[in-house]
Amino acid sequence: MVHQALDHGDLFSRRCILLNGPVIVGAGPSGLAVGAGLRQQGVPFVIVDRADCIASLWQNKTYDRLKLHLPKKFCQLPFFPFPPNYPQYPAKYQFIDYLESYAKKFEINPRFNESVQSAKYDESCRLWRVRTVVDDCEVEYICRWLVVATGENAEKVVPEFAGLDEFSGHVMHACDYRSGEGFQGKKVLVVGCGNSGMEVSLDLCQHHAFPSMVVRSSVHVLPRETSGKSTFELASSLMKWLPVKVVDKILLILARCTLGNLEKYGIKRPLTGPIELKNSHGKTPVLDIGALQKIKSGKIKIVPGIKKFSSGRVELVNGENLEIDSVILATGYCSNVPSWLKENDLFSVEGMPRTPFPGGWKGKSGLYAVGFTRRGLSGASFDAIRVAQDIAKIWHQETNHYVTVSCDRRCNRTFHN
Ligand SMILES: Cc1cc2nc3c(=O)[nH]c(=O)nc-3n(C[C@H](O)[C@H](O)[C@H](O)COP(=O)(O)OP(=O)(O)OC[C@H]3O[C@@H](n4cnc5c(N)ncnc54)[C@H](O)[C@@H]3O)c2cc1C
Ligand SMILES: NC(=O)C1=CN([C@@H]2O[C@H](COP(=O)(O)OP(=O)(O)OC[C@H]3O[C@@H](n4cnc5c(N)ncnc54)[C@H](OP(=O)(O)O)[C@@H]3O)[C@@H](O)[C@H]2O)C=CC1
Ligand SMILES: O=C(O)C(=O)Cc1c[nH]c2ccccc12
Repeated sequence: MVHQALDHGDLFSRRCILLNGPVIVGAGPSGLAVGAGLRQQGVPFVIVDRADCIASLWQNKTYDRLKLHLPKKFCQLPFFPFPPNYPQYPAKYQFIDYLESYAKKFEINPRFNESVQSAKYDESCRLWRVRTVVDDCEVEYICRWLVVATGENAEKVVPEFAGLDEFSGHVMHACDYRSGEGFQGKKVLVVGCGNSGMEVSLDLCQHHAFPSMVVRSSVHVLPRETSGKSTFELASSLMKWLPVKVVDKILLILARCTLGNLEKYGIKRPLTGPIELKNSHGKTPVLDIGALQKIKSGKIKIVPGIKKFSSGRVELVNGENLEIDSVILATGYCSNVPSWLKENDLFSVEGMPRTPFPGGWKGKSGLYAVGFTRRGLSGASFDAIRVAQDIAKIWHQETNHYVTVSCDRRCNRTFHN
């Protein structure tokens, strides 16, 4: 049940909404999965998203050729499998279609274009105050539970580079790259060699551009599959029986046998193994879908770190100068939680849970985190099931005693002092 009061007196109207259920921030896969769990258990909720659609990371910030790089069984959300005719690695549009059906099936209707500005626990009334802005209107939700589902990839990382202001060509982040169309014949510097850098470079090759990819430190490259079997699936099976260090050793032997020694192409491996590094630092190994072959054939040139840019060129740390037309920053993403959540118990200053997986999903005072496990969509589903169950349990215990209070400007003042 929702009680709300509208104030038309100010330049910006202000609404105060008291909820008999949680606010979920973010309508990506994590927020939708929590919504589904709550819907099944009859708990009312509100989902807000700053974007104008569900799964905005997938709809608005990814390139056309993107496919899920883990097999579909690791990427489906709880209670609703992918359609049986989906391929092993669904394309982005198929994943988006699936998420749209998911939202429809569980009657999830997020409030779009509504960005959360701040969320703070009010000790005096023991409720969360979640402030959002939608159009010219400020809204304050007052609720018992707050679910953070804004993702590990909420904001693009744009590092500073000396001289980049003087660079005359086009500079974009990988989140704004759609395809290599328009880059034909161009010399493009791709900064970063994670999955984005690799796949953007591959796409540029396929559109007859000339990419150089910056590898400033090291990266694990694994085959996406060996003998028709997914490397990720193999790793997941082995993890049930063996310690992570042993699984990593097996993966590295496998990678060496199938891909060869990559050092001669300028690609060093980190000292820590691929799964251990993913779990501890969130650094995802590259699951190769063809970039490596282009690297081996010289179509993608590997270059070391950047020293500085100047008009039409880049100087690298080894002193080499490259003429370039464009720069694509495949430099990754980060959480935005610290910018709006006034809390420092569950989340670190980097906006990730302080407690490692499988902890980290539950904080104090009705605060929850979903989708910050560094384990992709399967980690998000794991969290979502727990969070929905936990909230539903308390909601059902307490809801009979819940006293709904009519909320207006007076209640605003009462809560604020
Ligand atoms: C290019 C790319 C490919 C990937 N491929 C895979 C894959 O194949 N398999 C896999 O398991 N994982 C993959 N991932 C990891 C990815 O994090 C998950 O797929 C998934 O999108 C995580 O879902 P989420 O809901 O936690 O976060 P997101 O999908 O990022 O959704 C978060 C939502 O929160 C909203 N939001 C953020 N801040 C605010 C705010 N202040 N107020 C209101 N709304 C806000 C955003 O608009 C967004 O819609 C990929 C990531 C990227 C970047
Ligand atoms: N098909 C799929 O499913 C895809 C999945 N993804 C996922 O999206 C997430 C984000 O991936 P991605 O966008 O590749 O980001 P990542 O964080 O994985 O990689 C960022 C890259 O940028 C480099 N970098 C950062 N700053 C600088 C700098 N100043 N100079 C030079 N290099 C720099 C990093 O190098 P260093 O390591 O030295 O810091 C690293 O190589 C990952 O989880 C990934 O798996 C992405 C694309 C496709
Ligand atoms: O693509 C991503 O960002 C993911 O998080 C998926 C993922 C989770 N665990 C992994 C281990 C190896 C490669 C990808 C992943």
